[in-house]
Amino acid sequence: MTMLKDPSKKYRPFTQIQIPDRTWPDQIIDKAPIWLSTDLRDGNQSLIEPMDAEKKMRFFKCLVAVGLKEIEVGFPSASQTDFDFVRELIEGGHIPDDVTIQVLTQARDDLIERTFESLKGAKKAIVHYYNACAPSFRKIVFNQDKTGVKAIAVAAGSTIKRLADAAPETQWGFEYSPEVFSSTEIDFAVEVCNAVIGVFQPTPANKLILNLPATIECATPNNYADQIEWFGRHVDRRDSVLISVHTHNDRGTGVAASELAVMAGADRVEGCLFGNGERTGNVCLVTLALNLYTQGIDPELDFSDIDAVRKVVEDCNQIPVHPRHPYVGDLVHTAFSGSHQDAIRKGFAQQDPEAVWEVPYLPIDPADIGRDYEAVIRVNSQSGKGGITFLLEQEYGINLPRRMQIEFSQVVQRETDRLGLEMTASQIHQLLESEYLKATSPYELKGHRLQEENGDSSVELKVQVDGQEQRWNGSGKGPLEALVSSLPLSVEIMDYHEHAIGAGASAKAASYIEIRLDGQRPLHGIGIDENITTASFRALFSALNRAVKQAELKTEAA
Ligand SMILES: CC(=O)SCCNC(=O)CCNC(=O)[C@H](O)C(C)(C)COP(=O)(O)OP(=O)(O)OC[C@H]1O[C@@H](n2cnc3c(N)ncnc32)[C@H](O)[C@@H]1OP(=O)(O)O
Ligand SMILES: CC(C)C(=O)C(=O)O
Ligand SMILES: [Mg+2]
Repeated sequence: MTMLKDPSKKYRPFTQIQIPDRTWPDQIIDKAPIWLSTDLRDGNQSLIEPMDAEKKMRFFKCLVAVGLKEIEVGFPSASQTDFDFVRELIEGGHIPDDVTIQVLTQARDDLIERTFESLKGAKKAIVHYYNACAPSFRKIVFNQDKTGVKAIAVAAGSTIKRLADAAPETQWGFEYSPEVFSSTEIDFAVEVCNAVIGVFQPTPANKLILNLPATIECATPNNYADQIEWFGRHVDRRDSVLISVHTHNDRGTGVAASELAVMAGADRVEGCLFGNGERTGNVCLVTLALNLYTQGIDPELDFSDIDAVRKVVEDCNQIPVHPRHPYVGDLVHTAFSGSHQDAIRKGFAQQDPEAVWEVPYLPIDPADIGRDYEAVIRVNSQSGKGGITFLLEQEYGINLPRRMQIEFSQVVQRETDRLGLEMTASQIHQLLESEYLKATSPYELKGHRLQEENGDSSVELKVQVDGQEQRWNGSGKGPLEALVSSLPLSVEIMDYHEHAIGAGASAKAASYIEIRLDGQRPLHGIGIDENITTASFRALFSALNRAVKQAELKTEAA
């Protein structure tokens, strides 16, 4: 094979249709479309190992629980597994009255007959048939001209109509797909569909579904929307037809294509949960539904326990959901980066549970889809004080004062840089302990006696210094001043905060002190204790020991 000089010349651009008075860009989606899940058909046909009967049933029940009312359950003429599954659904009474099953067949009489056999006794069913209409498929697959390809659609439609008329105990619905619609000349697609309408004679009360697939996504989504709007304007008996869209994701814009198509007049959307399907997948129904939800529109599908749905889908498809998949991925509600964490923490603090959701960087409240807030903030070397503060608040009830947040975040930053790894809330807490709460050298406070009289305090401290116990005494206006006066070093208190951790009998006090030792850079200390005075004394010793260590390091470095 000789290589082209410019390999991109191997491909041709998509031909746009002319529709200068298009109206879809101004439309707003204000209600859910009719949804059809094709997980058990288009999804299933793309799996390395198609589902067995048990998996199909588990998936079917999950789809029913989510609220799908139309479910394509298989291609019964393709395999015994699919045929038997349809029989089991019908004979086992597994189809709720408000759910309609749909099955797919090629436009071939033998396959259509087998399809009808599989549906015997169904209360309701949609028979979906297809044949490709695009130029390359006419030439390559069918070796037929337009007339020939249209005749395939009409002949198969007639067979379907005849077999349905012969089984009036079932309430039939019909769906026709001009496969590869988006690559088909638009006037020819309409011509074929109008011929199919001629066969089924739909009415407003008994509509025909015309499903217009982007079988292989081939252009930007605005082109698909143009095609859908054009089709809706030119198809016969628009009031007796449901326009359905079925997008694949070859260019990565399946969701956008479906949404713009609904703006352009589509009534119905076919897709798969979490975007399984041929090649890059069918459009993801979960994303579409939750996109509506986050616009304040009821999607009429229930993803309030999204992880339970995901588990069923992953087990049945044997394909993991990507950690960045919209709404459901493991990482999609997680912020690692500092400025995001800061905004999220402030957002949570200000969010009123009854008000419109406004937490920055979180397009959905994770709780609405059954997620907790645990994973919302995770800390690594990209994180700042906001995230660290959030985790200590959420997990340990520790509210670091602002200047201390800045100081401690530098400690955490050094550690995450050193490790090159994420730090959990527990690891951050351990670091806080080792850096502040266990800063007991060279001066370890072993006990104190405090006396207070008319606003004057005097204190006697038992302090261990280099293994030797010493007694220090001091007095002043209040316990802290008394303590400072007892110290053998010159210490200035810059800032002080305290708060309770927990409530009731088990509540503790947390104290934070910022000191300056002998004119050095100020440093913080923390003390936690049942007794508020003890907590503040511990905080001062924590700060003092850290400051002494800092001074030693400075001297060594000099
Ligand atoms: C875009 C989509 O997802 S379409 C759905 C695709 N899904 C599947 O194919 C899964 C199930 N399919 C199968 O198991 C098999 O293809 C079967 C059982 C349906 C048919 O198998 P086979 O009879 O062996 O035929 P095969 O699959 O090779 O199809 C090729 C023949 O069908 C014809 N054909 C293909 N699609 C269609 C169609 N929609 N309508 C009519 N004829 C068609 C081809 O022109 C070809 O005919 P030829 O043999 O005269 O050249
Ligand atoms: C059978 C049709 C609807 C299909 O799956 C497609 O064209 O992608
Ligand atoms: Mg498909």
